[in-house]
Amino acid sequence: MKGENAASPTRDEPAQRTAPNGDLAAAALTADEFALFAQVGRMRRAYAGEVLFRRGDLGTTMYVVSKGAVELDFGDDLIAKRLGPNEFFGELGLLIGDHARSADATVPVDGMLIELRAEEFQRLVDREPGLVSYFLRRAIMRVVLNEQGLIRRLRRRNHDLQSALDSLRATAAQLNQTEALIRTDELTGLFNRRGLAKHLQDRHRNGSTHGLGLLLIDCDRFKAVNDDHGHLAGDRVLQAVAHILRSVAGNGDIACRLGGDEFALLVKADSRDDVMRYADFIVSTAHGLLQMPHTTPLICTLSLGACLVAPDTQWNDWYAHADAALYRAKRLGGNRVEWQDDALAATA
Ligand SMILES: Nc1nc2c(ncn2[C@@H]2O[C@H](COP(=O)(O)OP(=O)(O)OP(=O)(O)O)[C@@H](O)[C@H]2O)c(=O)[nH]1
Repeated sequence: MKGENAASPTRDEPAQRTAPNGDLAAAALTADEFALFAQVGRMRRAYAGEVLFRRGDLGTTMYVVSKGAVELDFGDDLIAKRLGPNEFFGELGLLIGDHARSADATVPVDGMLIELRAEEFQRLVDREPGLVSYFLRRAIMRVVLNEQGLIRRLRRRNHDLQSALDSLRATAAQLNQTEALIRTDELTGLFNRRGLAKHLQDRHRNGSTHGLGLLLIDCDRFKAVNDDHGHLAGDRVLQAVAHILRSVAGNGDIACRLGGDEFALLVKADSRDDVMRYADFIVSTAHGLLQMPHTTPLICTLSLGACLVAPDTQWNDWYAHADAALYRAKRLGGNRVEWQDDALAATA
């Protein structure tokens, strides 16, 4: 019949053009394709545990599952596929020739496979060019879709990696910030003992303990500031002392609050005069502030102990020297600078 003829397939236009699930990129052959592939290809048994090929193997054979199943493992974190009856794989080996396989193909259960090599495929092309052209379009579409999926996955992974990197950077920045906070005295912003210890550790590691002077600075009768004007006024006095030390500390010098009303300043110095210049500046600046008329004290008088540092000794030795001088300054009534020479015994 005319109508039937119009609808009926020609040799070049197979009736069942779409794959069984309607997906152009499906891995399954249409019934017509399967029948033809079965005629031209070689049907053979597949045994559970059999390895058809490994990833990277060069191969030119295409396979169609007739019965049973085949598992494709693409490695890494790519999703493995299990192919069932009518589904085909390995077609790139056939079409490109000596194509490196992109998956391990193994047989999980006994079954039947159709194998198709280049010469058999050529016979297929000669017999059914229309059907083969449709099959090729689907095979190409499948490759393209797989590529697109892979690109999408790589983009996603790239994006995930970027986010992980960003959060790592943020964490590192937070860590640096936290480390800086741990080494800083909250009230004055100077280094605290931990900061000083780290600084000394670095100096010893770098061998840069030569040419240093140490000043210990202690507020005089500071308790009275707290008692007479309140704790906040006391805090402001401590901040003022810190401000003076920060302003006099040069590059590589370190100002530190040791605790309570006691401060330390480690400076570059080759002589007593070098150290005393710092000491005089601190004392005279404090005096200047004391002259300013104010209802609450801006500062109090300061006692200082100063010394040069022996490079091959440790912080405890440096501190003991400067502290001996500070002790003398206090004993003499405060508001002064005392110097400590190398020999500690002379001050005892
Ligand atoms: N406002 C304030 N006071 C503090 C802080 N830390 C310690 N103090 C006080 O500092 C005072 C130090 O007192 P002392 O060690 O007796 O020193 P002083 O009164 O200066 O006595 P001399 O050093 O002998 O002149 C104590 O009363 C502490 O409570 C702080 O962060 N803020």
